[in-house]
Amino acid sequence: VPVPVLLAARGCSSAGERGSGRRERPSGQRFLQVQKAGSKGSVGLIRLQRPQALNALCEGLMAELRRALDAFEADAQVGAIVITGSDKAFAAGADIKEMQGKSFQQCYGGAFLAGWDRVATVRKPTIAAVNGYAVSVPVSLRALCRVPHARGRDSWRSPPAVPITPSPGAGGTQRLTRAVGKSLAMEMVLTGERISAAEAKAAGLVSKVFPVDKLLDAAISCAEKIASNSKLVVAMAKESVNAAFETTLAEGNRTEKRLFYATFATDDRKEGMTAFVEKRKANFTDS
Ligand SMILES: C[C@@H](CO)C(=O)SCCNC(=O)CCNC(=O)[C@H](O)C(C)(C)COP(=O)(O)OP(=O)(O)OC[C@H]1O[C@@H](n2cnc3c(N)ncnc32)[C@H](O)[C@@H]1OP(=O)(O)O
Repeated sequence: VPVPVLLAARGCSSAGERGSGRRERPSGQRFLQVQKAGSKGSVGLIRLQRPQALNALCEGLMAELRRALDAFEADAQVGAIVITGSDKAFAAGADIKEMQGKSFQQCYGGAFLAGWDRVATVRKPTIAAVNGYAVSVPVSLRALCRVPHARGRDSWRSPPAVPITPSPGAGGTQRLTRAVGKSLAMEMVLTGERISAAEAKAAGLVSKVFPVDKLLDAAISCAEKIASNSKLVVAMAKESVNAAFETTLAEGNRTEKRLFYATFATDDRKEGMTAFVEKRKANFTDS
């Protein structure tokens, strides 16, 4: 049973949000639904919920996202995090209405977008369950999550690069709107060029593609599996994988080796190897 997590809220202002439909939820969030999921509550589940603006990433939403990530990072019960969107959109990119009037001075001087990389700096593995539109920045969000899952074996409408607009076949976005919830063959427009789900996967842009109705369960189940391992060692593994992305091959290998040596200082490394040899399930203590 998902357990609601209480966090403070702060806001953005889109037309619909100034009306009664965009009030703060009892949990304190305006733009997110934050819960623990999985049979042991070991998965932090964050759902972007700003439907009036297709989950455009306004500053208030991003502030809530950072707080949710901070809370899950600090929660010893949580071993992995899933970020997803709502039916129609994962997210439609940065909030254009919020950016429209900004000057260079405000952007640069005010450190606009600062803190958006919190998704990348979370030490716990983060999975993006990408449903619906994912335009521009959300694609980066997805990429930063490192374990992107996408919706639809044949209903892929979760774009994997910058900037992307999904388009179901030749019908364009209007047809996509009407197609929400159905399992249709969909295509992406990637900087003007359409790519299929299979191509996106082949290019390494997503790790797995699922039918619409299976996406979230699959992402939670993957997160649960990750969370069942030693949190300490999983964090080291993530650091090592990130180093492989961000540095040269030699440096990535060095980092991986050092971190591997470091696991020998943990109880969980000993327990894991002993359990393997004894052919039993390991009992990790995160120590
Ligand atoms: C920081 C940089 C990095 O590159 C960025 O992220 S720039 C922003 C990139 N994002 C975009 O360019 C996407 C803009 N949105 C669209 O192109 C379309 O909305 C769509 C995703 C293709 C969906 O089209 P559809 O016709 O289905 O829906 P609407 O356009 O009517 O949108 C519904 C509602 O949401 C508002 N909205 C959508 N995207 C944004 C956004 N990025 N920022 C602010 N608001 C957005 C849209 O204005 C509509 O609201 P309404 O005006 O009706 O109150």
